Amino acid sequence: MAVYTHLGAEDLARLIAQYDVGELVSAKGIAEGVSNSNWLVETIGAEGSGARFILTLYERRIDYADLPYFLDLLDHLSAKGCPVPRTMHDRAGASFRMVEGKAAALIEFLPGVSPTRPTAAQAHSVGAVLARMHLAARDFPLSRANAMDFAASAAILDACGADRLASIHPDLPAMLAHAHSAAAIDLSALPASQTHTDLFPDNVLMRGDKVTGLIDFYFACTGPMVLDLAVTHAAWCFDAAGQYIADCGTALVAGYESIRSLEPAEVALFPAIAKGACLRFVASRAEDWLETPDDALVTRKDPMQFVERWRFYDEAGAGLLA
Ligand SMILES: Nc1ncnc2c1ncn2[C@@H]1O[C@H](COP(=O)(O)OP(=O)(O)OP(=O)(O)O)[C@@H](O)[C@H]1O
Ligand SMILES: N[C@@H](CCO)C(=O)O
Repeated sequence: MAVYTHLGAEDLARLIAQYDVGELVSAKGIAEGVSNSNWLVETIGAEGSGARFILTLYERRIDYADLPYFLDLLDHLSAKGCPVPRTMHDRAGASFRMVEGKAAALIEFLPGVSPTRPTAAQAHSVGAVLARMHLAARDFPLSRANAMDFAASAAILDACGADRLASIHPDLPAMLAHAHSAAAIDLSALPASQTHTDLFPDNVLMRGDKVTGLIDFYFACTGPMVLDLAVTHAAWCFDAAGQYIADCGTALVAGYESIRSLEPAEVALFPAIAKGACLRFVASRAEDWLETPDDALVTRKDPMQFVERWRFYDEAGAGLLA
């Protein structure tokens, strides 16, 4: 379920008429995603050519003051040839409009499907596209702080509290101290750019081994590029049983370094940053777990999955990128 707001046919047609994208033909609610309401919109131009778009109504967790950063970043990256969707601007030039009291954006539809069991070749392509994105974003004029940085993860876990964490799993409270250790890592000297920070396979569209789209930039922020690589590594390189897939990990980093070489400081800090990245998902998943009622329609994501990945990086240490 990811259509929280009902928009009638007339509302949709009125909205689409504000853009120079032709006439509304159909709008179908998209089931995937949990944060926002999304529709696949089809239009037809005066000359009979069809076009497809994603209409997103921002429902929660997004501060509207951040929308210019997210949407302008898509346009910046797309203009530089990165596979990200462009934002359609309305006839007045605005990248988002208010509908039913909520912000709405019309975004280019990109082809492709998200891999469920990524291969090494796909991981290589994603690594290369991530590095291209980092280089293309370095002259982006806006910036945004990471609201889910390591200090925020520690604060979220603190707010959950050891007892409630233990109610999810007895091994979770031990992660509190590790989150505070991660928060103490100094990332300030690492090379920075605009980063995605949530590049899970479900946020990448692919055709075979080719990346056709990076989507869902709503955690994007200014920060260390190696953190983005570490998040992607933790999200892509483990199988359903939690086993590390070494050839995916090697391919992801090799793909990244085919475009941008990691600096020695980034290599040295990679295992510690990967552990911090795991704790970011432990924290958000634990918080969601405690806040989501047992009978909710939304499937809760298991924080322990990222505790197990944290343990992998802890054991692998410096050997991982050697
Ligand atoms: N630009 C796009 N082109 C094609 N399909 C897209 C595009 N953007 C989103 N989608 C489709 O819509 C689905 C939901 O999008 P998205 O993941 O951004 O939703 P969300 O509710 O914001 O996400 P989440 O719950 O992951 O935070 C995606 O899984 C994908 O199938
Ligand atoms: N991709 C995240 C959800 C968004 O933060 C997760 O799998 O926990």
